[in-house]
Amino acid sequence: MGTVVEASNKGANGSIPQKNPTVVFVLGGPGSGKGTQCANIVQHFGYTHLSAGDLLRAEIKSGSENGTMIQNMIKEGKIVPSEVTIKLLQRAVEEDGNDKFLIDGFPRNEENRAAFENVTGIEPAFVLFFDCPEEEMERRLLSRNQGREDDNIETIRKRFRVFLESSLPVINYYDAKAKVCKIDAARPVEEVFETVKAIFAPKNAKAD
Ligand SMILES: Nc1ncnc2c1ncn2[C@@H]1O[C@H](COP(=O)(O)OP(=O)(O)OP(=O)(O)O)[C@@H](O)[C@H]1O
Ligand SMILES: Nc1ccn([C@H]2C[C@H](O)[C@@H](COP(=O)(O)O)O2)c(=O)n1
Ligand SMILES: [Mg+2]
Repeated sequence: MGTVVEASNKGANGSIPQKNPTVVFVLGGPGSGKGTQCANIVQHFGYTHLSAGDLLRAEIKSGSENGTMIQNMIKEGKIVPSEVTIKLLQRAVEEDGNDKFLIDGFPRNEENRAAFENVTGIEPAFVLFFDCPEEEMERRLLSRNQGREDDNIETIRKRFRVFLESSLPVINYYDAKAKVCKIDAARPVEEVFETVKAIFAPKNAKAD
């Protein structure tokens, strides 16, 4: 990504990272199915999946100096400062040889969006928005069983509020630029993926 590529020239695996990778932002409320659908897109269309939430959780586990701050913010359902998340995303892009990325759960607020654009100069090719009613998302999160500290009813309600107040405006921003593909995510996984496939297939030479 932009400046980082010039500074390091080579990715960690020895490949030369793309200066302008294709980026698709994957957005939607907590539990709308972003991660589930990204896994399918990776299989079918050869993207690399980068989940901002997963990168932040890995940072906590790594014992980094930001770990405690990140952990507290996630427990409260709050958004971690952009500078931290963008550094993690940049590093992940650099370390990967691919030229196309699904960035899941980012940008989560206006600060994320503007900072990413300023730092990387990258505009998303398009934005997937998994649209799902809160009751369904709540049901999914409460039965996810992955041991996530934020999958409890108190934090889930905070995450829903942050989504409505801070993340939806970002989706509206891209919608005004005609970049949003809105998908009804309240259907079975396979049905949702049929819609996703119809979006990616014409854009992607590797489609099957
Ligand atoms: N279409 C679907 N129908 C029913 N369950 C689903 C569907 N999609 C995902 N799930 C389940 O719902 C839970 C949440 O899905 P997933 O982790 O993909 O959501 P997410 O949008 O990435 O959530 P978060 O924002 O919390 O990371 C998982 O247990 C997943 O198996
Ligand atoms: N851009 C982001 C993405 C995620 N976070 C924090 C706050 C979220 O509640 C948490 C979990 O994210 P998820 O796995 O649900 O996408 O991670 C953030 O601060 N900034
Ligand atoms: Mg997820």
